[in-house]
Amino acid sequence: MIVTIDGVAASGKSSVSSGVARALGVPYVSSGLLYRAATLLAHEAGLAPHDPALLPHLEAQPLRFEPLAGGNRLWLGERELTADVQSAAVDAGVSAVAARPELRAWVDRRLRALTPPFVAEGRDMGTAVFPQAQAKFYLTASARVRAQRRAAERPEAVDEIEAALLRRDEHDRAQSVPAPEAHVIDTGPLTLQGVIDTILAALPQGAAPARTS
Ligand SMILES: Nc1ncnc2c1ncn2[C@@H]1O[C@H](COP(=O)(O)OP(=O)(O)OP(=O)(O)O)[C@@H](O)[C@H]1O
Ligand SMILES: Nc1ccn([C@@H]2O[C@H](COP(=O)(O)O)[C@@H](O)[C@H]2O)c(=O)n1
Repeated sequence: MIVTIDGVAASGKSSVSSGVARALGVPYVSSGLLYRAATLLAHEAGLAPHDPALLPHLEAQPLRFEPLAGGNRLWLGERELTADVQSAAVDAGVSAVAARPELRAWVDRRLRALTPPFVAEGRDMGTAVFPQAQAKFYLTASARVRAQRRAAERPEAVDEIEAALLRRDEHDRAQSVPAPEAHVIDTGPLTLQGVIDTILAALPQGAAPARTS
């Protein structure tokens, strides 16, 4: 079973996917983390996203991706990259990396090599990468709400975060479209648990955990 949870930046994809995955007892897979890893490694090597040397550079790296229900972790050999890829600098550069077809193919190959069941989150999980998924969701919320939530976990001011989110939404627009059959959920008026419960209630028979009441 594959469940896809796509959506705009900071709409709650990782937190919601983790909650749904834990309820189902399966891992969740953050595709954005792989784009973030490519961005960090490109910056550290001084390579622009369009540099033909970038793909061979990425393929030569000992990058390890650990998709678990409680959180996804990234390693470069013994060095953990998980926190390093969640920076404003990576946020600002990641869309240019994600716009390169050869780098999208690099991410997609790694994702399709994973063995289901899992919950996959990102922008194009339900459309391009796992069109065969049994259930598809797409999360939205206003830029203001998303910026306020993010401000609770980052040092930047809300206005600055909101402007950066809007820029990233615009750059990611091409690959961030809900599948026609996706359930679109506005997370603005919902708590995190409310979004998780909405998704669990919409899963097809057999995919959802047994209800106790
Ligand atoms: N429905 C909700 N109610 C309140 N807070 C929420 C809700 N959904 C997510 N959050 C909070 O919003 C913040 C952003 O969520 P999260 O990191 O899961 O989003 P994301 O879509 O994965 O972000 P990104 O696109 O940057 O990877 C987190 O602090 C999370 O706890
Ligand atoms: N399926 C995806 C996932 C992500 N991206 C790009 O990566 C950036 C970071 O993703 P987060 O989920 O961590 O916000 C995102 O802004 C996209 O540029 C993508 O293209 N496709």
